[in-house]
Amino acid sequence: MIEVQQLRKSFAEVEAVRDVSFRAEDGQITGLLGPNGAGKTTTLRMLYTLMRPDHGTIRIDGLDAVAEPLAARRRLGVLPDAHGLYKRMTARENIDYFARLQGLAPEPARRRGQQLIDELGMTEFADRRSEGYSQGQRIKTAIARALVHDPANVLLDEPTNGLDVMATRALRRFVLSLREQGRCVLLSSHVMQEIAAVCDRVVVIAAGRVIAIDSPEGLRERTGEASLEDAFVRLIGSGEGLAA
Ligand SMILES: Nc1ncnc2c1ncn2[C@@H]1O[C@H](COP(=O)(O)OP(=O)(O)OP(=O)(O)O)[C@@H](O)[C@H]1O
Repeated sequence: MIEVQQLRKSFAEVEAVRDVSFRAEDGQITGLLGPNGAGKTTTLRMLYTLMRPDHGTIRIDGLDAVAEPLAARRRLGVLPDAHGLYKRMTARENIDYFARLQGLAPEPARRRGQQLIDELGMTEFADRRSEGYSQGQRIKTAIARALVHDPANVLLDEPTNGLDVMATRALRRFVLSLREQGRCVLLSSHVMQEIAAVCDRVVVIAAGRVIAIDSPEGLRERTGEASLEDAFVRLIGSGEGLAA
């Protein structure tokens, strides 16, 4: 479970995150939805301890992520916004390398790598060097790498960015399977369909502030709009920065 209270972060004069509080439960998919520049990536970076908040608290399964970043990180699987792979390694080697970094012994690392390669449908390319991978193949490898230590909490920053329809659908099924396994999944997107397709709860964020937290249906009802897209535009007061 992830609990965030009154997060704030500025870069010089840019107030990227002004006031963000929410809770993401286990066995649920929580969406962080907001237009470009809303502060989603900055929020996630603070959650996975890459950045220190100027103010506020972050608890990962009750652990204070600011005071105990290493312990918090062990409970997190992260697909960051830039998912660099080691180009000279195959997908299997990339996954195995991360497994070893996470402290898995060789045989469990190998088994876990094979399991993720099967679950994510990576067999066809898993033993090719990752240089030249398609966007979909890169994302799958990065997700496998993020999940290698079987984390209870999973953060996905714009996971379907650049994926085609088939790859998007496969990824959605995979994200739903993470929920079935009881994990806490937090995913960010500026694409409403993405959020509507998988999320149980939506945290709407604009200009660094949370402006609504509800289920997709709740947001539609609350704004009296038929589609989540219209509800979103009504909530943030503009359609700027959104993608359909
Ligand atoms: N390292 C940084 N230095 C300076 N400004 C930054 C930095 N990181 C983010 N910002 C600024 O903070 C604001 C929020 O950015 P952030 O990347 O968190 O938004 P986002 O919601 O993830 O947007 P997008 O959907 O475009 O990825 C933007 O104005 C951005 O330019």
